[in-house]
Amino acid sequence: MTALEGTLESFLEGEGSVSEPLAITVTALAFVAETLAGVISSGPLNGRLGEEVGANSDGDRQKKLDVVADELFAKALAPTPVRWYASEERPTAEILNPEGTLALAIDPLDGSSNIDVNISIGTIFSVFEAKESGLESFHRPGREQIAAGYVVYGPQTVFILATRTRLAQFVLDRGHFFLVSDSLRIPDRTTEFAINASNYRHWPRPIRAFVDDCIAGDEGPWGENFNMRWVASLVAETHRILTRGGIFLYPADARRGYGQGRLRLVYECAPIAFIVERAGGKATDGIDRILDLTPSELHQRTPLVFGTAEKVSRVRAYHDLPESEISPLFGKRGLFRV
Ligand SMILES: O=P(O)(O)OC[C@H]1O[C@](O)(COP(=O)(O)O)[C@@H](O)[C@@H]1O
Ligand SMILES: [Mg+2]
Ligand SMILES: [Mg+2]
Repeated sequence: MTALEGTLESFLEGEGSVSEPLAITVTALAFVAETLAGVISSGPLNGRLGEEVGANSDGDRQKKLDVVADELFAKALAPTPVRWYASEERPTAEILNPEGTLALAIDPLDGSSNIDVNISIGTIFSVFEAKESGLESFHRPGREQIAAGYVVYGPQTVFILATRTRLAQFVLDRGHFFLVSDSLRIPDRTTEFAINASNYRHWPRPIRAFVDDCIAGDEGPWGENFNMRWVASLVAETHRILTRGGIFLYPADARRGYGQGRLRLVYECAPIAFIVERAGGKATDGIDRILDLTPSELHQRTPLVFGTAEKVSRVRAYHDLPESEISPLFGKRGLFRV
């Protein structure tokens, strides 16, 4: 046990921490997270969790665990103050508790391509005060969230909870989530980037130029060597960046259907941005702040760049460079050279 004492329950009860409706909701989310951690850890002993069982309204293939997780969350949240439930796995927002005061958007199972290969996967959630309709409740900028969080089902099951004033990390042990940190801060100086490099040829020029300069290391304009990671689970990348810094990019690209990248604004990018900003980092679509974007569709996608503030600002700077500076033939990034 670390010097920090207490469980998620005692954190939620702590004076002034979170409102009662939010505390009840987070307790239900944690209950399902614990159940899912058990299901996931027994892997094939629970049947083929990565088996394809259909497609969601957005055209993404659904795995068995995507559907199981969505159903467990919807069931556990039904008696809580959650009025509106919006899930990656459902076409529209649905009413759970008509008397409820909250609206919850969720990616029940993030990193689905990793289910069968025993690599970290997770859950991402976002909470707003409910409005009259599902549409009004979720079609609003992410800066209006009252809480957000994620779970990583990995070597440790980790629960991250961000409220307007706090950011806390809990680890599951013997049926309880124990507080292990309440001062997470993304390190300011880091040299690790994460991007799916197989899409290099499809990226816009500013993104290619940024990655070229990371790879050029101490021979490039920034004069610093970089390391690279790609887990293909947004939760795991977020947790690594929260712990040791770095930058994550899922840009728009030229493949069909990727004109706004791959990740969804409401239940992936906005909650991750809320958490990242709470930890002193930045999250943008490459140019603009994620938390200022207003979705016009529940399953809307957006490019996502987040992590150490200075590196995220650097990506923005590449978008402002003149064409001659980012040209693959002539660009020397003379404006940046140290
Ligand atoms: O396979 P790609 O294109 O690298 O995409 C990986 C990304 O897709 C995701 O798996 C999308 O999330 P879902 O698994 O919830 O659909 C992210 O977790 C991850 O960052
Ligand atoms: Mg996801
Ligand atoms: Mg998912």
